[in-house]
Amino acid sequence: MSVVRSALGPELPESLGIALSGGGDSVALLHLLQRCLARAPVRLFAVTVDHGLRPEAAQEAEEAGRLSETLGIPHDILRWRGWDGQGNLQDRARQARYGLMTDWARRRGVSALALGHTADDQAETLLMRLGRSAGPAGLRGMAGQSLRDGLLLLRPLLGLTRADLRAYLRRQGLGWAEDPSNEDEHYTRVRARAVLAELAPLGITAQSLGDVADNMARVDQALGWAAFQAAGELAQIRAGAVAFEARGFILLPEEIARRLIAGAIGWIGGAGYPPRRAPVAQLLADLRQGGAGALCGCRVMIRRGTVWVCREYNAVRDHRVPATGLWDGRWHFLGRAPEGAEIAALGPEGLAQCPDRRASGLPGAVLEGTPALWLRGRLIAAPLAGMGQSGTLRLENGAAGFRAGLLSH
Ligand SMILES: Nc1ncnc2c1ncn2[C@@H]1O[C@H](COP(=O)(O)OP(=O)(O)OP(=O)(O)O)[C@@H](O)[C@H]1O
Repeated sequence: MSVVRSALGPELPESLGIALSGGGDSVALLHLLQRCLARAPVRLFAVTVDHGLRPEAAQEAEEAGRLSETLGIPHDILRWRGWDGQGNLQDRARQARYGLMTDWARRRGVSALALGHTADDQAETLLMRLGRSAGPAGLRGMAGQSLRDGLLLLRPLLGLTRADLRAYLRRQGLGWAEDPSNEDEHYTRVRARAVLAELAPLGITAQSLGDVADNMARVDQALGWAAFQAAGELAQIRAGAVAFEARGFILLPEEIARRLIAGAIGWIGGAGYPPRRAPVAQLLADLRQGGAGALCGCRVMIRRGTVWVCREYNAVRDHRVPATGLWDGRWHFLGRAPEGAEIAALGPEGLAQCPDRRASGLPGAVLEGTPALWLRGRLIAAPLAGMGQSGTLRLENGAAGFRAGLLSH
């Protein structure tokens, strides 16, 4: 029990949600949390998502509810009926589950949600990621604590194996539901489980892979910190683009340079997750030979002693919003705009109408992907290119946002 309590950290939330699938791991989680928080000022709430994918699912959700209520923990069932046969079922069900549970947490006033992932889940995750040639960020595995859409996710069982939990449940005389998909060899996770059992003679176990994940988490955090420091020394935010001083940038260790480029692309493109490792490494290799490239709607290039990562004009060419709107998810126009004016990319056509643009010191390729004010197809202001007096452009989440995104959590 002390493993579970210490995994929750020193500060407990006032209200804690428990994601209860009805399977052995989360039933043990419910029971363990109820016992170790019995005297703590924490209100517990449990939730089960019925995906409607198996005939027994509704009944299992009801049973999970009964168990929860015998322990005095209020329980809700959320139903998902969104499966339309498109895409990967496991993935779609998982996304839907997190979405439903996040909305539920908001309604219930729950700020943290405990999940029943175990040391075995962590080990299987690592094995699967080895198959995808992961680096330290992938091999750090699932975090004990992470934020997702404003909800704190806690995984207090990562230090315990499935076998530990089954033994605990038997000692307590508790029953649980077995999900038949846990035996279905179609799923990579199920195959990873079988392979893990075979690796034991080499000393590769849930425990050793869990230690690897912890080591990698520390490495990843240190690399994130180094990238954060390097950005402080070499990066400037200019017209919403990231400009790195090229001489210093070229001398950086490759992994730090890769993180800076990936971080800049993630920040400018607003995807919410970083681009994949291999294409960024390729881009970097091209850059080192004086080349340029584009990835995830961003351009990367060297111009007169500066490495630029900026919005690619083609990615925003057709994007337009009213002058009062948010352009490209991050730009506001501040000032007077005539009725019917719109924000759209400056583009080559607009740039040709900005005679003073050289004073900005910004390359044309950077300016083309920046916002400007248009009225019925006519350029009326391009503040970043020194054209027009009617207002300024404000970037949401400026330099601090870019640098903070480089730190690994
Ligand atoms: N239907 C569900 N209702 C509520 N919680 C669930 C449900 N399914 C899974 N969970 C929660 O998620 C934990 C992990 O479950 P599982 O390993 O099946 O997830 P997964 O499909 O691998 O996805 P992920 O690991 O990304 O959450 C469970 O222990 C439980 O806390």
